[in-house]
Amino acid sequence: MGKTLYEKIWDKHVVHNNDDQPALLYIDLHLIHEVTSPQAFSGLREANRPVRRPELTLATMDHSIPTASRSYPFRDPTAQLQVETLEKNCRDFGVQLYNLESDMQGIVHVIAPELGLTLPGQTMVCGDSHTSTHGAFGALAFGIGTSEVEHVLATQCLKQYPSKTLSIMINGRLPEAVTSKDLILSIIGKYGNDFAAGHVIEYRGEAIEALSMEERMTICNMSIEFGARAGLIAPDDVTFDYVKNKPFAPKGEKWDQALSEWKSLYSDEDANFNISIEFDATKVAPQVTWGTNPGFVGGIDESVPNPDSLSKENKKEAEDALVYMGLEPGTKMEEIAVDTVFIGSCTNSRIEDLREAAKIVKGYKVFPEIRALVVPGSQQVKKQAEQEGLDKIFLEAGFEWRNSGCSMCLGMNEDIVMPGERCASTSNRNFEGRQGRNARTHLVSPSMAAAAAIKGHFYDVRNWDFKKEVIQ
Ligand SMILES: CC(C)[C@H](C(=O)O)[C@@H](O)C(=O)O
Ligand code: SF4
Repeated sequence: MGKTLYEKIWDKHVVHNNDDQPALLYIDLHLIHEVTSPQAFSGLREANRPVRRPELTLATMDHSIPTASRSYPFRDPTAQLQVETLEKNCRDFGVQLYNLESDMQGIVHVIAPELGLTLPGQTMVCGDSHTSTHGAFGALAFGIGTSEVEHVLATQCLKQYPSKTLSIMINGRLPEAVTSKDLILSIIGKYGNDFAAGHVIEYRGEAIEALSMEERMTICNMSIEFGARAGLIAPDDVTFDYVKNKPFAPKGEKWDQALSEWKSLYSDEDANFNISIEFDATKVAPQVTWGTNPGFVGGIDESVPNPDSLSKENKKEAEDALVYMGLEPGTKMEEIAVDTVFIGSCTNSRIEDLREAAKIVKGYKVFPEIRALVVPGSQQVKKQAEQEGLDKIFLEAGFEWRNSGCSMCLGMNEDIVMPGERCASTSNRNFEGRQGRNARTHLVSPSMAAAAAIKGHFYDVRNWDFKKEVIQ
């Protein structure tokens, strides 16, 4: 019988198979950041162990750093301590760190692909759930806990049970102005936010093949919000073109060799998945979440649902969600006004995301009183955007233009949403308090977030007037 893409990568990386015990899996690339690494390094110190393969380990700082001024000391002493600790650990253990002085710094899941470190067929881990992002390249990439971070630092291996597999065949193409963010949100909306628990997803079909790498990363990123362990997309010419000539990608003969290996990375026709589902891309509308999990989502042309219309298991949670969100059933999505707009995070802060948002914003002004932030995913993205003049479009409209970091995606740094405020956010999580205490998060695509910043409320980007001149 044939193998799935997941099984092919798994089999190539198993160092040791133990009956009834987790297998030992070799890890090709270990990414680390300031939040989940300190205890892991302390463990190594106590046991007097070195990092086994420092050259396969890469660190960046992203979660707790400020994105406005980067000068030390930070206002938040805990953030300052985390960053100093990472600096020391990387120095002591010989690990490459992209710190705030480096123009390679950025959100961990944005920098590895842009540097050409994320490669098809690899195993990758990070003490961070959204490591699934890298699955867009056909890499088996998933988040691990801090004790596992220590294990990988010490051995370059990880104990793992194999996961079940879930194939999502996405037929047809996405309509004009509808993005891959809308696609993944509507899939989660249809099946529920824990449907994929325990599974590694493979996204396939015409809609996926038509997506750019940036768009594919958005989908794999949110596999976690669907409950999955990881998400995968088989590499193809789009992938190879993206990787080629990236700084750390294989070059010359090594490239040719890698390419011929990568071309075997797909699920065989007769491979068996534990679950297979199909999804129609042609009917997807721009999405807005209205609740406190990503599955509580609907089209911009819909209204906030009545919890009574939902399944029994969702009813209570939806009722609570509407109280927290300050929303009434029946309110049209387009009537929901926002206070804050955040364009950023490892879901949607890459150059294409910023281009999409800038297209909407061009020639307009941010609606009065709205606080709107654009936070590029990396300093490289920032530089590229500035070369293209996107920063000017945002700044002239009244957006803040920041340095890279996780920023308002999570309430762990200076960029937080105020209590009771409503935020249109391009990030991936909307649970209670995610962006700050009592903050209300609505997950949307970059163009939808940009449109909300201009209009002051959610607005259907399919009807956007791109030509209109500046609104006073
Ligand atoms: C801080 C980190 C452990 C966390 C994660 O693993 O996802 C963060 O990145 C998040 O998005 O909530
Ligand atoms: S941007 Fe958000 S989701 Fe991504 S790693 Fe940072 S905190 Fe986690």
